[in-house]
Amino acid sequence: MTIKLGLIGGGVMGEAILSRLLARKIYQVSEVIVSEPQEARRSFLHQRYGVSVTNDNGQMWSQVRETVILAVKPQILSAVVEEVVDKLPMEPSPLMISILAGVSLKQLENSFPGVSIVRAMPNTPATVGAGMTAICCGDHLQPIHHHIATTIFQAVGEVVEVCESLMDAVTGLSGSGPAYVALMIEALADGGVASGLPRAVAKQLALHTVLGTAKLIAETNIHPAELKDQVTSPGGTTIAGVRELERAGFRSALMEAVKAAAERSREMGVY
Ligand SMILES: NC(=O)C1=CN([C@@H]2O[C@H](COP(=O)(O)OP(=O)(O)OC[C@H]3O[C@@H](n4cnc5c(N)ncnc54)[C@H](O)[C@@H]3O)[C@@H](O)[C@H]2O)C=CC1
Ligand SMILES: O=C(O)[C@@H]1CCC=N1
Repeated sequence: MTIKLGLIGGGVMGEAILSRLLARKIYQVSEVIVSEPQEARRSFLHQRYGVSVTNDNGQMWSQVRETVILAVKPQILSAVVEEVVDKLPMEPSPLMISILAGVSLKQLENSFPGVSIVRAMPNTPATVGAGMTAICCGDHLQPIHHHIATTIFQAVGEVVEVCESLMDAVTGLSGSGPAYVALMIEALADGGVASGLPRAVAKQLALHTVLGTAKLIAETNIHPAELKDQVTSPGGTTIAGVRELERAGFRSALMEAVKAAAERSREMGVY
């Protein structure tokens, strides 16, 4: 069968996207090949998902007929380019989707001359189909390429299209955001334990408070400030907690975290 999808880098994000694309039957197992240098990862991905695997990016590139997803660390980009450069351009060239933080469309287009490119920033909730992905499109993209990229990321969650100048901010917010939320869940659970709750109960309460609040805001479209007002009774418990968060600079810390991550994304593009 024709190989339609090639994945360069079968790590955390590569596997997250791969698993959902197969589960949603966007691609058949026999249509996918993963290129990954770690033997242990190759055999894991082959056994778990049944996909073909290789450690040769050049060989993979020459087999793929539709889409290549680039999911290596940004620092590995130049090594990958060296491995595939003499296979470029293939006619018709497969679409390349890069999920590399910080690496611009211009850098990618210079690295892969003649290849149609989409730059995307997904996040780890993609693993469970609850991802948030922003995409931006390179020059010379055809409608079919746009359709392919949208279909791929809709299979792992929601998709928004932005202009490229916003991709670093996207990376700082939704790309890196799962880590901030995970820290918050952990800290809430710790607070529960400090207040006397058993660890397992504290974790369950923390997790479902975050999950439920996000669901409530998403489904009712209520402004977060209005929800906060609904929870805070005059002279009650919640305003005592909110006051402490404000004293510790909670909201400012989150804003600065997003800005610092966005700035780091910007830096990573310059090398
Ligand atoms: N982890 C996250 O939350 C997110 C990561 N990203 C981006 O996704 C990319 C991958 O990140 P992760 O999956 O977290 O990293 P990872 O380290 O889990 O996966 C990268 C994989 O690439 C493989 N690899 C190394 N050299 C290679 C080569 N020459 N050819 C093919 N594969 C090679 C590694 O063995 C590894 O399995 C990064 O560029 C990152 O910026 C984007 C959004 C979210
Ligand atoms: O930390 C990183 O560089 C990657 C990009 C977005 C999430 N993780």
